[in-house]
Amino acid sequence: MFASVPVTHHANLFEDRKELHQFLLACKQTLIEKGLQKVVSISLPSKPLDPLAVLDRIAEPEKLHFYWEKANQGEAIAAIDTAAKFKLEGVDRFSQAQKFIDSCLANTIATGALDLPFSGPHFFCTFTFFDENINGDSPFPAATVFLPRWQFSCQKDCCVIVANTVIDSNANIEVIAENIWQKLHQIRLANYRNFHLSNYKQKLQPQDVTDRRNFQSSVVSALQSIRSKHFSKIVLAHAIEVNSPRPFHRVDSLNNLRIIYPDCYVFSTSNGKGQDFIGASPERLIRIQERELETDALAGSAPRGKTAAEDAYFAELLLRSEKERREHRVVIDFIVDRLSNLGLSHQRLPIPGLLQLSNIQHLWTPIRGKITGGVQPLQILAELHPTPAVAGDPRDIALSQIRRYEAFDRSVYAAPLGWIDHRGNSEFVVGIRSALIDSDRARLYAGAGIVAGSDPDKELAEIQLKLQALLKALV
Ligand SMILES: C=C(O[C@@H]1C=C(C(=O)O)C=C[C@H]1O)C(=O)O
Repeated sequence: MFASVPVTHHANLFEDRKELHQFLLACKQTLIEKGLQKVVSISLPSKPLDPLAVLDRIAEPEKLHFYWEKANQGEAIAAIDTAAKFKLEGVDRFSQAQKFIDSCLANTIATGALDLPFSGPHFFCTFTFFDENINGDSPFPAATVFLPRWQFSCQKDCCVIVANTVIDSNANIEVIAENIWQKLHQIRLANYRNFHLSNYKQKLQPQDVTDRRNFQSSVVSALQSIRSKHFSKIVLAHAIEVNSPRPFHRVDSLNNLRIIYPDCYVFSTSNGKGQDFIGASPERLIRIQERELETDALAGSAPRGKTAAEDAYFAELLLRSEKERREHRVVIDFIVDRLSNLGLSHQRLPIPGLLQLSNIQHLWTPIRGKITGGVQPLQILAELHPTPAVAGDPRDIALSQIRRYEAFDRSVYAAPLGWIDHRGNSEFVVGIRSALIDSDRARLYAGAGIVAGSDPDKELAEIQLKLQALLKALV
């Protein structure tokens, strides 16, 4: 499936300065002979480290980073600075991004401990919701893919450092080897921080980006279109903004998110211009591990109860609700249909289960399949995004109506973000329960699925609940 990456074995490259230097020199020599440019990717096991602490110490605002953590699986990755990057505006972005990854891998020499979790070259990807930024006001391009200069990961107790560097016949190996060495030294001194849950002393005062009555009247208007069979489902979003007396602290906010939502994917991605998109998403778009594909239908929501009895009551109502089940069903049918388009077979349980988060619960149907016929991760993403969990049905009509109803740009909200490795393993989530942070300003987004039977007040209440998820973690 993937262009095979040449692999060599060197155990001590991060332990022995001389060996690192010799290895890079040998790489350069082969390149001079062949007149090429190559990425050299070195993976080695590390002492226990906290990737969030490393992000805190070494990420710089004007450089790209990507952070990813699933606390209940003991998994975290921090990707910092770029060895190679690709940005694209406009349509065709998924296939162009996949081409970039394939050609980069075809020019990569991978070495070191390549059999550990998260070892070897990984590409980190951030897409916007729409493939075209019509108003030109999105802080992120339609597609950003990068191979980081540094990658720090842990899966349970197994921690790995990956250093990626570009070498060509003009490369100054002395300087490259010295830089890698210095950075490793810096990280060894700063791989841990005593984090604690922090909260905002002053209560943040959110402002609606657009009047919330607009949201309710959009729901009423959408319900009319649903009645006249123009479409059957649309997901409408609302955004709020908060100003803080001091710049928001990205890493402390992420630490809060990983503590409060251990069963969500906590993420942060930067645009390299000082703006970050952070969140704690419950919605997995794809996971591919050794050609096994998992995707989730997640739609239909209810609050959590304050007592066990109230919680069970809300769960029961959600599971039995014909309207919520219909809203959920649209997502399943869409995903199944799209997987079939790619020739991928699938399995799923006949009735939805529940995904219970700390403040909200959702109807949830995991769908599994097998990757066959050379289908690549971004091909699957191109088929699936956006699902009716964040757009609607039929998709094209829902998308044009979202543009009409929502007076703000979704940018990266509700769009795919995740990673792809050199073996074709991959994981992407949908960027919901999220906020765009720009120094002391944060814009938070949340949406709700509208189908026949939706009540504008209840949909607004659901959105407020979803917005709270992030608001309470921001510091
Ligand atoms: C669109 C969002 O969430 C989506 C909408 C849901 C719903 O309407 O029930 C549930 C989960 C998500 O698929 C969001 O959180 O912003």
